[in-house]
Amino acid sequence: MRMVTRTVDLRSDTVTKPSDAMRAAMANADVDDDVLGSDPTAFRFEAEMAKVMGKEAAVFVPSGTMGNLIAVLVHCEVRGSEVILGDDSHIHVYENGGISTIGGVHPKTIKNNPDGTMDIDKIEAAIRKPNDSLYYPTTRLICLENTQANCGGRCLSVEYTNRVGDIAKKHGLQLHIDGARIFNASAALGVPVHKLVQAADSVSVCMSKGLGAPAGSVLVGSKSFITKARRLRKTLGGCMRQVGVLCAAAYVALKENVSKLEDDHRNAKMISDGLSQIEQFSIDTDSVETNMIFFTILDTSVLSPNKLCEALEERGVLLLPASPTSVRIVLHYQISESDANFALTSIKQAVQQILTEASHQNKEPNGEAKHNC
Ligand SMILES: Cc1ncc(COP(=O)(O)O)c(C=O)c1O
Ligand SMILES: C[C@@H](O)[C@H](N)C(=O)O
Repeated sequence: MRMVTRTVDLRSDTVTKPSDAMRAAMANADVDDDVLGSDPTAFRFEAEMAKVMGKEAAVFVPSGTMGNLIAVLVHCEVRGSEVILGDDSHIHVYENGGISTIGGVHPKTIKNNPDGTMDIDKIEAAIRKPNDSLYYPTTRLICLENTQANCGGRCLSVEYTNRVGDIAKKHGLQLHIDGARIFNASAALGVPVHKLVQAADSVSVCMSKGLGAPAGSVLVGSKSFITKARRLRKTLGGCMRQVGVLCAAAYVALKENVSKLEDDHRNAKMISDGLSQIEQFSIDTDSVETNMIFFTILDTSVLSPNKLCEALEERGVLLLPASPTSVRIVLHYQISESDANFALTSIKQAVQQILTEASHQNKEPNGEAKHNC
């Protein structure tokens, strides 16, 4: 068993620890009961986020999952509603089916393309109207995800988003964006976040991912939307009393970490270029646009995602399998360039270790190749 003297955690951008500045802000936050009235720090942070995102109002929520759930439930408040969303979207795959189990909303999935988009003609063809057959639910919402995590942190362009927004308007639908990593998309595309989400009626923004806050997300939208969202947040148990403690950290994250996202993207590119040199892996380096990398282990290899992740954990590098044949790497601002280089070197060493062990297992004690009779 190796002595681990250094840990590089690439499991997700949700693993960051609060910075000293965040901890100081939390300790000194001006707080009050946000249920009985308004926590002053939450009030200030929500106003700032609404301004940054170009929307009328904002509400702080405990998680991105709750932000998405509230958005869908507000937009689809009529029974028999249907939402069009990606078959590989976080809302559909990783949120326990909450829109259905809690909100009674029916999901209509459209296949996510490798670039994170859904074909616009397929979106339009999937829309079901109130006067359609009695058999059908009624479409009331389209959900996009930017960046699209399971497609590799791919960015949706402002042009694509606006085209989907036009379709929504044409058919009297609302548009929600799961913007867990919208700031990553903004940094990668060089487009201000308010422009990226201009067509959206609501956006859920994670402060706890690449921006590095310890917890929380922000839902932004119109004043009437946020009024309904606040009430649903209470219904779901998401109201928090002196929530300014969390908003203070999120405020520091907003002010200090947006500019660091490009470093994460650069580190991701560097690692993906290095992985492309490893013959047991298959990776599309052009698809690495932000802080996420997915690579496939060739089925001809003796390697497996679990074996590789276990060997790397012994070296202090933490990754997560993404599927039975692929592995995911996520960069964040607490991974330095040196950490990224250490991780890449460790991956190469772990691959070599597994290959060497496999070849020894296939050899007789005298070094002759074993014959599987
Ligand atoms: C794209 C995306 N949306 C939403 C979420 C949910 O955020 P949370 O973990 O805060 O519930 C995540 C990850 O957690 C995510 O990757
Ligand atoms: C798994 C998912 O919920 C989380 N947002 C992540 O990307 O790590």
